[in-house]
Amino acid sequence: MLNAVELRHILHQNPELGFQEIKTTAMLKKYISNLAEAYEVDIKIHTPLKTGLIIEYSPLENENEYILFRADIDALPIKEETNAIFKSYNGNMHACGHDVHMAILYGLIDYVLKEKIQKNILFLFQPAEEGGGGALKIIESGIFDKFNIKRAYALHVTDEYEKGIIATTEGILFASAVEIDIEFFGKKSHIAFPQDGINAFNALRTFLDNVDRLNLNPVEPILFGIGKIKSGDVRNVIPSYAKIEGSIRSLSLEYTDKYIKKLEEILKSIKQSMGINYKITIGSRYKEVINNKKLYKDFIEKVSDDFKVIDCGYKMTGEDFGFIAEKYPSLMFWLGTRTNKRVGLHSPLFLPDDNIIEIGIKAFQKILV
Ligand SMILES: CC(=O)N[C@@H](CCC[C@H](N)C(=O)O)C(=O)O
Repeated sequence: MLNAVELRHILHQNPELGFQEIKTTAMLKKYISNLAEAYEVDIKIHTPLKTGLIIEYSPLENENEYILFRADIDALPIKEETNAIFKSYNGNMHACGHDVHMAILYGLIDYVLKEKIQKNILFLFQPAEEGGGGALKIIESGIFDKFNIKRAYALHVTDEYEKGIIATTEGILFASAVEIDIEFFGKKSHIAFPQDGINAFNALRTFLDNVDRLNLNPVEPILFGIGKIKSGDVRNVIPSYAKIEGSIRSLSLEYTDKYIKKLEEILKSIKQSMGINYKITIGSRYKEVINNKKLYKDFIEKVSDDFKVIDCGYKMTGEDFGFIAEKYPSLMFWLGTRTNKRVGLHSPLFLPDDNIIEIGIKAFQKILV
């Protein structure tokens, strides 16, 4: 039987991108089946999608209420720069701590099966949190409709807080996050004869200047973050193509949609004045994560004796757990991992200590008390 730390090392070394978590799914299946066999406990494993899995543990046959715990399982296309002995060499990285989330959930399963906890529980190992909205795909598969899920929980590690601190809030914890690509199509020309071309990069620049000048309500937070810009091929050719890849964060999808309309107005006017064409592509649309009032209160009561708890308010990070929180009363919390200098989530240096796993398992165990 593998312990949670050993599993974390294997998972960390073999990170896979969203909806490609084939090996990850196979490993989780194998090691969780081993636990069930060793403790002689019945579990059912559901695989409604090609990747990810749901472990059904139903010791109470006469009661149909379930608690759901969720961990995300996908990695990011980031080249790891840590010195870990279990470092990834495949060009992807668990730079958002999903290896730790999986190990914590595995550790919780180990505890539940070993102690034969008398509660019906679903453990969801969910694909594609970083993009693609795996949570929504799981919901749409209809698998949850077979169960009477009464409450759902998830955690996310972060080095924003010191190791062992729990940070959460009542209401909105994570922002809504909408992936947006904007492409500009112009016309190439010699760099010395710009009048013969339509400069797509200039259109992009003008667009961003106008976005900065938008007159928005200052009390309604909105963030248009751009992580990638592409334009031009040759030093002395006017670029005919430019692309922005970004993510829009706000406290509600409705507000983000209104903001996108404003972006479209800007694009239309640039099209008219500069003669470019444009295309907007919307990728995943994550709903904001809203913590249930009652679950929040219960959770604080349960963990306060053993953990330092901070009310952190909302963050502009996105999480597709928001879809689960929309369907069931839910509670998500941050688990601090910082021991030294903060490097931040999605950094090639993000590497929480192994012993955060034990702390995370304990936090989840408290929910089951
Ligand atoms: C916790 C965290 O870092 N979540 C990601 C979620 C990604 C959402 C989507 N890919 C987007 O960028 O809109 C985040 O970036 O906040």
